Amino acid sequence: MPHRNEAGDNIITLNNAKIVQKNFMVLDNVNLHIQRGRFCYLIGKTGSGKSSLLKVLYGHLPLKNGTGNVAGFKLETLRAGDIPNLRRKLGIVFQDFQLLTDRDIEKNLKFVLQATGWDDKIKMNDRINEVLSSVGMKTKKHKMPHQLSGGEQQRIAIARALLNHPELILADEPTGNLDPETSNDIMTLLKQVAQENNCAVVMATHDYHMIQNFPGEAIKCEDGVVSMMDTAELFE
Ligand SMILES: Nc1ncnc2c1ncn2[C@@H]1O[C@H](COP(=O)(O)OP(=O)(O)OP(=O)(O)O)[C@@H](O)[C@H]1O
Repeated sequence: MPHRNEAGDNIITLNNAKIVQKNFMVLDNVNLHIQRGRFCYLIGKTGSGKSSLLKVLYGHLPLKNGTGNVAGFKLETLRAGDIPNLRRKLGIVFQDFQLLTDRDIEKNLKFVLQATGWDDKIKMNDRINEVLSSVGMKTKKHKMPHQLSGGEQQRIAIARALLNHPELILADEPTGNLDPETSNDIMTLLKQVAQENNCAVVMATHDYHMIQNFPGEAIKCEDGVVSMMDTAELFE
């Protein structure tokens, strides 16, 4: 059940959280408060815990110790049956796009809508057209994923993330497979759609060029500890 009042204006709250992979402690005593509508990077060296932190936020890893709240869902009491409801409030974007390769773009998007409870064909069609327009991909509706470039596939993945009007987009290295120019396009798009949809974004990245082009605030994972910083500090 959502517990929005306890979370207040925050889309993400973690208090004294422990993030564990198998029996290995990845991050300890995590305290994190991200306000609704904010754009925030997630940075740190390889293996520092960025993906693990994102996995806790989307309910793929359980929260060990402490308390947490994402989009109104309490993480410490999250049950398997709550996870689809939490995911409906989230858009998740991965480095490798994760489109279904055996069907066209329209069917990829329809698959997600049907899996999340939509059944009205006209409404589904309208929503698919809306999200494809918002990422500039309406003309690609009947293409197969392999007929699209990496940047175009990531645009489709962002459109897919928007389908259920998410309050938060979690993006794990969304530009990791793209060239610098395409990365900038994707970043511009992500910021634009987040603003248009009043949606917060947490984006894990290693790409310091992009951070320099689009400065902002960052969650930093280092030596098992999480802290907030301004990305300007990276370039002092
Ligand atoms: N499934 C797993 N089982 C056991 N340990 C894991 C598992 N996944 C990750 N780890 C360990 O947890 C730590 C954090 O990994 P994680 O993938 O969260 O780091 P990351 O910061 O996202 O790294 P990268 O930038 O390389 O993606 C690493 O030491 C990793 O070896």
